[in-house]
Amino acid sequence: MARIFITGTAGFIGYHLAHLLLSEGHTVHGYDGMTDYYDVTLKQRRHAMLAQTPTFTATEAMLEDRAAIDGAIDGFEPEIIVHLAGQAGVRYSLDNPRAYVDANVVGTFNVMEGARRHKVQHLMMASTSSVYGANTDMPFAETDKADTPMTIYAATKKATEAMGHSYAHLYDMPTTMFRFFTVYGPWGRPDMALFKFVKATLEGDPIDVYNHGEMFRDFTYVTDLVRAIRLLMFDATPARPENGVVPEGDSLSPVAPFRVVNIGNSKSERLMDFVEAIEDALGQKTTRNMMDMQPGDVPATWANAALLETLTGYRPQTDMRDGVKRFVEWYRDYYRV
Ligand SMILES: Cc1cn([C@H]2C[C@H](O)[C@@H](COP(=O)(O)OP(=O)(O)O[C@H]3O[C@H](CO)[C@@H](O)[C@H](O)[C@H]3O)O2)c(=O)[nH]c1=O
Repeated sequence: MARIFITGTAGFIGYHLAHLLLSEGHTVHGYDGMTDYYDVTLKQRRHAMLAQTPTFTATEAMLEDRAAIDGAIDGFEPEIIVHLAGQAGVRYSLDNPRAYVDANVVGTFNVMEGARRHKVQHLMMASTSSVYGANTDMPFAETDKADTPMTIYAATKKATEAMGHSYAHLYDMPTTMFRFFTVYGPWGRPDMALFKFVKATLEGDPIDVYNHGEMFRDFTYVTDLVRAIRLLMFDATPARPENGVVPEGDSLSPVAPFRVVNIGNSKSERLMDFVEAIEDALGQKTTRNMMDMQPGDVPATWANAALLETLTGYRPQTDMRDGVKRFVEWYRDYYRV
């Protein structure tokens, strides 16, 4: 059993990952800033659920708070660090760019320093499919260039990939960075489309549909996603390649034990099919407010999941309609509606 330090445990993905690892008997220390970017009660409830397991402890502090993060990491002495906390959200970054630099750049640096001090077996950090930015070759592969971020959010995440690479190279620190693709499911984020659409429809409000519905997303069910992280954690620790020879299709660095891995469903769904799945799950029609494309948004995402499958023998597979149904069941139960 391992000692695993996870940032963002009161967040959507961090909660699910911690839950899975605790259920397997690992010891987890969670670290979360409990920011009010969205409803803090939801975050507190997630932490309260995790606290039911005695091998879970937590620190509530910001990533930029160097004394707090140093104290939490040094006190716990982790073998593995999974860094999921950060300022997420594509659209919020247009009005609040500084939050992204503080949490994602400075915060990630603080986590990397902790990983270096403790010589962790594996540092795993969250990036995003948003780093593919203006790329048009689909599906997106990790070996594609990703140099055209369209928001400061994507730019800060791309920066953390570069930062992670440098420490992996300098300190021989095995590092995996995930590029997540529109993760959804129970306990999901209230700023994301699924939560917003379900809430608005149940409250009799219209939903805002961007780009008149002409959008595509590779929606990834959260249980599949955390399973993929779990498999990468112990069975796919990157090692510096011998003589710098990298296998075909692998994103492994020629000079560092470092790779980026897409975690996506590998299916690009039409936004309007997603809306219809929500209507079917609710048994209710939406009222649609068709809007123009939003600044910084990407029209389509689609993950090439071949590397994930090669490394783990697994690829996400939950059908979007089933996943939406499970979210709606959770939402109705949680909010008693
Ligand atoms: C919030 C909202 C979204 N949309 C559209 C935009 C997208 O085509 C689709 C899904 O939007 P979202 O659920 O916000 O997800 P998306 O824009 O892909 O961004 C998510 O996925 C990204 C990639 O994993 C993450 O880096 C972001 O943190 C996360 O928010 O729905 C609407 O049409 N109306 C809305 O109100």
